[in-house]
Amino acid sequence: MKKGYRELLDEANAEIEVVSPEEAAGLLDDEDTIFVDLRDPREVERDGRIPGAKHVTRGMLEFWIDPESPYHKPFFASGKSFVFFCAGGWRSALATKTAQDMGLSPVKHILGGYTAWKAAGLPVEPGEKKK
Ligand SMILES: O=S(=O)([O-])[S-]
Repeated sequence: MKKGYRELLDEANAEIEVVSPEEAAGLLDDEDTIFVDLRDPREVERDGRIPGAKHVTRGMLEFWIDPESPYHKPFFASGKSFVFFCAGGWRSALATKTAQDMGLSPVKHILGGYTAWKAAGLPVEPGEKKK
């Protein structure tokens, strides 16, 4: 392996901002902060979600961020702050690094992800079943 996941994570974590679940929770009601959930739809359905978080599959992330892309989502051009999370903090570390490299700012991610958020007793709601 030329570069393994550990190295990718170390490189990302050296360059991105990380917040604890508790710190992130303090931003939940902030109108200028958008929470971005990078988990797969089935994880959201099964495990629930952080209220108000936008769900963005990691596979579409770059295409939703870039205004030049046909898949661009305007909330990524809102000028707001972003808090990324996944289940455990790995996917969100890589995604935060990518988003930051693309110029999305400010963006940070939650240490330990949704698992740590839930374990800390922070607000969750049931995941919606896709119709
Ligand atoms: O990417 S992960 O930390 O949710 S396994």
